[in-house]
Amino acid sequence: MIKVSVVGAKGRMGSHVVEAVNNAQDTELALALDAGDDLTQITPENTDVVVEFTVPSVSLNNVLALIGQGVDVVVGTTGWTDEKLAQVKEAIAQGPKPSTQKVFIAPNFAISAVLADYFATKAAKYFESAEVIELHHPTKVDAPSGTAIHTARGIAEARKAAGMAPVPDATETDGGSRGQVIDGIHVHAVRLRGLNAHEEVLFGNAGEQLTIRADSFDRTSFMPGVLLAVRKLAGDAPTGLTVGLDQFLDL
Ligand SMILES: NC(=O)C1=CN([C@@H]2O[C@H](COP(=O)(O)OP(=O)(O)OC[C@H]3O[C@@H](n4cnc5c(N)ncnc54)[C@H](O)[C@@H]3O)[C@@H](O)[C@H]2O)C=CC1
Ligand SMILES: O=C(O)C1=N[C@H](C(=O)O)C[C@H](O)C1
Repeated sequence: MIKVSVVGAKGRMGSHVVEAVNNAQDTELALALDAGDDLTQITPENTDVVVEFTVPSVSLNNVLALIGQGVDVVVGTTGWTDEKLAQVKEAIAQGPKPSTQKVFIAPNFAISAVLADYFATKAAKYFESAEVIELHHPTKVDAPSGTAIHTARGIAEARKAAGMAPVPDATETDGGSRGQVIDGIHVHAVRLRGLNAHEEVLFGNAGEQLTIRADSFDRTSFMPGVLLAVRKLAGDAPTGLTVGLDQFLDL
């Protein structure tokens, strides 16, 4: 049995993870902690893998603390910048088990979103224009979504590798309507009661459009991906920091 502790266990995602861990045949719940609880309760003796779903403002500190305690971590919380990822790598190098430590961070655990992201990177070099629209529940604290940032960066990288010019855009005045620009790609965020987690990637050429859309209607959609990551970390996942569920899929 893989012993799993959950940090952020009372949250929307954390509570689903607790249920998924309790229901899977090969995992058992060790500790379920939330804000105010002492993370030092989590040790390599009681926990094989920690799953962390909290808030962007605290996740880095939690992950650094857990690395210091010598436990492997699956992170679903958003807000990861290159600087924060560098801090995680440094903490692994300076931590108690630099050669065996595993940390996995995924902006999205839903197969539909991971595939949409992947297909977008493949389509990117064939289209002059590209924009990303993400749509979420109005209780989400961050915008744009971690997934949309990841998608935009992937498209930008593919365009750069293909030597493409910037996306065409004659906008001269913008009061914010054109969204946030991430590596040259415009990203728009919608917050609407009734929605859960959705993303559309729009690609355009003269006379044609490709739309790639992923919809997570329910948080159960994230659980197979979370359990896959837990099993990979308890098994043959590479040591060090790995980012993105695509790394564990045969894409
Ligand atoms: N990677 C993925 O597939 C997904 C990622 N997310 C991300 O996961 C994060 C959490 O989302 P939700 O569960 O909807 O948020 P939420 O607000 O429902 O839950 C966050 C939980 O973290 C707890 N928390 C806050 N500070 C803490 C601390 N210092 N230590 C321990 N627990 C603490 C809160 O009390 C709360 O229970 C967000 O960043 C969200 O964007 C959400 C859905 C899917
Ligand atoms: O807060 C959410 O709900 C979600 N957050 C993640 C993100 O910001 O990309 C993943 C998914 O979109 C749901």
